[in-house]
Amino acid sequence: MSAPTEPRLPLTGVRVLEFTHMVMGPTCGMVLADLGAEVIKVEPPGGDKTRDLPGLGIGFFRSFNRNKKSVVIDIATEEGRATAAELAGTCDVVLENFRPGLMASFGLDYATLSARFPRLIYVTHKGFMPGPYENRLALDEVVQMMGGLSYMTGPVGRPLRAGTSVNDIMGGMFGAIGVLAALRERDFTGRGQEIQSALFENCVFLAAQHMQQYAMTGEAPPPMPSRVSAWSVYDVFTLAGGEQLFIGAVSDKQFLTLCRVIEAPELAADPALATNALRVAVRPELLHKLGAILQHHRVQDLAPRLEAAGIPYAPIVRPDQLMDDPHLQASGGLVPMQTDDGGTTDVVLLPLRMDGRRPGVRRPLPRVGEHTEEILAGLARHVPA
Ligand SMILES: CC(C)(COP(=O)(O)OP(=O)(O)OC[C@H]1O[C@@H](n2cnc3c(N)ncnc32)[C@H](O)[C@@H]1OP(=O)(O)O)[C@@H](O)C(=O)NCCC(=O)NCCSC(=O)C(=O)O
Repeated sequence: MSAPTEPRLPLTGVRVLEFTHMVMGPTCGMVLADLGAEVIKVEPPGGDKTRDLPGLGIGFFRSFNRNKKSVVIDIATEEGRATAAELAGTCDVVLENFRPGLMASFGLDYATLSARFPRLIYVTHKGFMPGPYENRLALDEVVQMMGGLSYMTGPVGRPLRAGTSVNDIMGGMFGAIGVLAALRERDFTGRGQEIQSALFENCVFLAAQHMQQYAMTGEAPPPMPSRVSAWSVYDVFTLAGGEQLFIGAVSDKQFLTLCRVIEAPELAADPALATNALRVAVRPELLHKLGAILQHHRVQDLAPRLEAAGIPYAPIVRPDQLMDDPHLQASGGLVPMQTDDGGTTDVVLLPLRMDGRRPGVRRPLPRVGEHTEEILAGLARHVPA
């Protein structure tokens, strides 16, 4: 709960029970927790396996489970399932992201719980929404391949996944958006509802602009890097010493400004480059000319001049470098959190400011079952005699 001196958070008083692992379900719970909900994560005896993932998964638990409480309930037993169902009855929202059918086999699905607790809002996070693929298991990578994204990320012949689990994270966000809408709706109807969020549908939503491009032109959009950008200058250039810089000059004014900054008056004066449409038509030649000029500029000199002139630009930054990013440090987006082993780590907050404040970290990352006693003792008060 918030310390008494902190302002009230928007979801204070909303109680959430989550049966989740990996990324998608936990993200949904964390968004709600950060916004003030009391989020109770149900873990199996021994804890969520996500706590011990190696490699790329090592940061999952810490990244997506802050501000939650942890209870251990073994839902593989009848007694555990009965306790979990009673606990659900004390909550406004239940979240889950296990394989299709698992929660129904435990009698912890929406149909079963809503018959007892009609005000319950219940979010399922799956690979696919109802339809021909609904029983398939899915990982983020699976739907990036099936959902048009890996093809577009290219290059030709070598589909690549995006650098993070975009569909998992977006799936959790859309789950949370569904919860907010359903809470509002419940104020009027008195009833909860089932929210279904799915990886594949998320990915297709991300690919929608490319599908629309096809619908309007009749041509299949080619993958990066050969795809024709909407803008003529929108690329990564190699500067002096091999350093790379992204430069995007999307308006005619920005193109002329860029020509001035890099001292290329002949490009600014060329009538064949006078509009974005003309420049896009000769993009490869234009990029070649710009590249030949830019290779003589140094990033450290050019970047401040681009900034002063109002040209969007970006160095290519690695995640480890972000830990020291001065903007991130100063804007309060990276804050310390006490970890479940008693240490401290810096975590990234929700990309959201509300009334000038970033929803922050209010409690240490929970140890496995840290709140079992507290929560189940509270449950006894709720269970009718
Ligand atoms: C991701 C999965 C394919 C992972 O499969 P699995 O690891 O085999 O998990 P499953 O969901 O099949 O099963 C979970 C098991 O945990 C057990 N379980 C879970 N909670 C409990 C508790 N509290 N008590 C006892 N047992 C428990 C449950 O009974 C199951 O046991 P058994 O029955 O004995 O097995 C699937 O969970 C899934 O389809 N989820 C929905 C889509 C999703 O979230 N995908 C994103 C994944 S992450 C990702 O994409 C990425 O990182 O990239």
